[in-house]
Amino acid sequence: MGNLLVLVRHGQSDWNEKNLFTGWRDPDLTEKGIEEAKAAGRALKEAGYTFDVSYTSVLTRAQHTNDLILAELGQEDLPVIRDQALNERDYGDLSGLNKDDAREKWGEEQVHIWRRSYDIPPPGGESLKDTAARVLPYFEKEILPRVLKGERVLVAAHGNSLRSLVMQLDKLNQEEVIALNIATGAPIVYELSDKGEVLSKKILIERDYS
Ligand SMILES: O=C(O)[C@@H](CO)OP(=O)(O)O
Repeated sequence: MGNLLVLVRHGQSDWNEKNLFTGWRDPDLTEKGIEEAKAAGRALKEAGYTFDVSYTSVLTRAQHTNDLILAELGQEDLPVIRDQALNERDYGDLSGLNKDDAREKWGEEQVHIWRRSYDIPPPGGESLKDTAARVLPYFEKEILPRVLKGERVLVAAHGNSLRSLVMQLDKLNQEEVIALNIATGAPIVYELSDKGEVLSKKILIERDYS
């Protein structure tokens, strides 16, 4: 058994349900999102995982998801570290806009480029590359050393902050990352070698991306 790192995107948020660009805005989970987070906790429990520390962002939907997972695991007292470095990509001027309205205004292709390309930022916001430039140094300085010491680490964060991390762990290139989507409330379980290389990866709940 290698070193354990589990990544989970928050459950469905109110703005996911309303189909709005969210970024650094701070909606909470919907009822469905609460159920997804609890199901993620149950799946981890059934698979026999417990944790030594968890990391999350400063946004409510990720913290709430983290709390619900820890409650299912009976680990409410686990140390939780909250840091802005793990926040969702800043969607800039798109924040709060409806994604279908944006497609009508700027076209399907342009909106897809803003949402999934590596280095093209939405107006006034962060590209995935910009997001990676804060997520990866934080991961390497704060999170990975603990994983490599043998601590079992849970990270509850966001679609695009986790895309930047999975891109690095899975060694995806700039073309491959376009097709990478991370589903809500579906734990991604990594086993890492003592050098931080991925030994195995499994996703505990198969859910469609939304
Ligand atoms: O709105 C957002 O902040 C993100 C995640 O919900 O959206 P997208 O999947 O379009 O990057």
